[in-house]
Amino acid sequence: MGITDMQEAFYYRECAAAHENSPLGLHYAMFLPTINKQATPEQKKKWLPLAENYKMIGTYAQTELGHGTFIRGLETTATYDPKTKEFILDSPTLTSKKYWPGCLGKTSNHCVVMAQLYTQGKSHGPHMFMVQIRSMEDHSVLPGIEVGVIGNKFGYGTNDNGFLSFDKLRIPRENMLMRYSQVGRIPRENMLMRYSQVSRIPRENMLMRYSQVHEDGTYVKPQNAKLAYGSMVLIRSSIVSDAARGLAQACVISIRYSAVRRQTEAYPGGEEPQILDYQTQQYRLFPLLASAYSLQLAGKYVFNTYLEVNDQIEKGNLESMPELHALSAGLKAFSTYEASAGIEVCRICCGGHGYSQASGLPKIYVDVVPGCTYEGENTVMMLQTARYLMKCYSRAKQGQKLPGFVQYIGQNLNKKSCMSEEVALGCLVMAYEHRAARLVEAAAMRMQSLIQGGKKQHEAWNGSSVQLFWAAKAHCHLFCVKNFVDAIQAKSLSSKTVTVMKSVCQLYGVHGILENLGEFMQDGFFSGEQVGYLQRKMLALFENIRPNAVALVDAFDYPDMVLGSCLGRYDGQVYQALYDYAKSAPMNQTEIHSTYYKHLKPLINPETTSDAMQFAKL
Ligand SMILES: CCCCCCCCCC/C=C\CCCCCCCC(=O)SCCNC(=O)CCNC(=O)[C@H](O)C(C)(C)COP(=O)(O)OP(=O)(O)OC[C@H]1O[C@@H](n2cnc3c(N)ncnc32)[C@H](O)[C@@H]1OP(=O)(O)O
Ligand SMILES: Cc1cc2nc3c(=O)[nH]c(=O)nc-3n(C[C@H](O)[C@H](O)[C@H](O)COP(=O)(O)OP(=O)(O)OC[C@H]3O[C@@H](n4cnc5c(N)ncnc54)[C@H](O)[C@@H]3O)c2cc1C
Repeated sequence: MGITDMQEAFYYRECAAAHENSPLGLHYAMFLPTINKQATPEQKKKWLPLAENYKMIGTYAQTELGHGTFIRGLETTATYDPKTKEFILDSPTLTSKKYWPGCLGKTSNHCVVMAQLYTQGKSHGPHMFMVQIRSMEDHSVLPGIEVGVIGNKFGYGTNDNGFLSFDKLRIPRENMLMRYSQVGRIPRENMLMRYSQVSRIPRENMLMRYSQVHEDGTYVKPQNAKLAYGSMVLIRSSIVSDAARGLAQACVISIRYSAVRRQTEAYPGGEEPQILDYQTQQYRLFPLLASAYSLQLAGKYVFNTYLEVNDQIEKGNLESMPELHALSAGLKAFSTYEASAGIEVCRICCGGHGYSQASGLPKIYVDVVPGCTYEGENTVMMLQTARYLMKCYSRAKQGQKLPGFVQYIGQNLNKKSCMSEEVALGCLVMAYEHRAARLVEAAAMRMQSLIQGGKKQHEAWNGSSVQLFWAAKAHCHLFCVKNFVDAIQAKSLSSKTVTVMKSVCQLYGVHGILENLGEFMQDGFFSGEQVGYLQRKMLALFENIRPNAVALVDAFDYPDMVLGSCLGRYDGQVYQALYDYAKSAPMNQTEIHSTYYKHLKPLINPETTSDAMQFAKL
């Protein structure tokens, strides 16, 4: 392709083969970025040219049969042998076999493996190792390795997710990715090269970060053990836009189709209206359209934040790591939950044709929904965000100033909504801030009361985790609403565009309140009258958005080739496309299917069935 920017290359591949889930997907999405972010300059110099030119094709092998979420519980071991200056990789138990990594079963010849590092008889936790698993000559599996595919899945059919295990496989010491932690002496030139790369960090950071070691395998601790989790943070920050893309494409298909499809006479003898004119169809689809816009903006924000914070991390400043982790983990969960549920609603809104692969919707769904699981199971990710919110809450209670987006935490909750008939954007943001602040405080109070009642920290955590989940979800929802409002208010859009986009933004906020009314009304923040304002505003916004609905999905500018849908075609020729799709079905290539002779004919015309068939019946 010749495209150097990885995100652009990702978008190009998404256009060239949308939702095909390339067997090289993990090579691009995780293998290359892990070398880029976790390897030393020396290791990058050796591996990157090979990997970028497909002389190494790899994946990211972390999850095991017995562990995916709990990385510190992974069982694969990498034990340092100072005599030979090698690591011995081993899968000591059945549950330690790597299981799920994409492109592992048949495609990859290398992988970066997350294994528990042991040196001098001590465990130092999960670290990454570069491992060759197949011959570069004939792709045969190398000795000491077992690898294969895991079999059929819910979707992802074009990705050979695989299993992998090691039987005391020896790899050179240089194969541990040592940018942030090392075993065995660091060559002087590496120190200088790294110094030149991070020349602006103070000397003491260099010592703290790159202190010398002995060749006997003494371990050098990283500045922060979670630096090894960096590739996951990158992908989580990318998944938000990926989820938004899937939801936007589903909205394009279902709203265009709803403008073409006519069904049921509006009154006796009247013409059949476009189904997009049914208020219930608008109620299901227009908030999803608004959500697609909101998640696209959120995806841009979180990825740009990732790039900025990662820049700081590479200069040795890890200050913003916790905030980036909380933001990327929470938004990854929130966006994939919202997009998966939304794509399914779009499919259902297309009736029977939505259930056909011809609609393009099932393919989008099975491509987006695993995002609720991979790169951090969503509930676990929300609880990681909640962990950060609890820390912010206690800092706020101690009078400390909170960073950027969490300043709403700890605010005075003894107030009422300013909501009026107009439903101002500012009142919407205030409502979401109040809800999130209240749920954060409720979760913190719950934990405090359990601890005061004698529960241990981990018992209080588990005993509060539903409320912690609610608080994290409300935090992410607030982020998306506020980010959308800020974009509308900051954008120098033309007055017509602002008017339309303001309605879309308002609908996102209003619908979110009405769908979670209990959380907004529990403390009397909203009066019943104000809820009435919101309900009337939502219905008015449907009418307001209806004339621009098709233009709003056209604006996503996805070509028919990417949508892969008979229902969402730009030219609206749905029925001809469906008929052509049916005619091209492989089973229609012969008038009578071969199974007729074997299975039907003996039933229908037993007397004329050939002797062989009679014999077959015996
Ligand atoms: C520029 C390049 C562009 C490239 C573009 C590519 C485009 C890609 C598009 C993406 C779309 C589709 C492709 C998808 C392909 C991916 C396929 C799937 C791949 C995988 O699934 S890989 C495996 C993923 N597995 C996981 O995510 C496991 C999840 N589990 C964890 O992360 C951890 O176990 C944990 C749940 C976070 C718990 O970790 P741990 O037990 O170690 O930590 P504690 O809970 O005890 O917390 C301690 C402390 O550490 C903080 N912390 C935890 N994680 C991080 C982190 N990542 N960063 C910073 N800080 C972290 C935590 O907050 C605690 O801090 P505290 O003590 O509270 O101060
Ligand atoms: C399509 C697909 C592609 C994948 N690709 C890769 C890949 O390329 N490389 C790779 O290494 N892995 C990959 N994975 C694996 C993926 O990363 C894991 O499945 C994911 O991290 C979840 O871990 P798990 O399967 O162990 O689920 P579990 O953690 O066992 O989750 C099961 C349930 O337990 C709950 N749970 C677990 N821990 C907690 C907790 N602490 N608190 C509350 N509830 C909890 C979860 O919420 C969930 O409901 C892929 C998975 C899929 C589906």
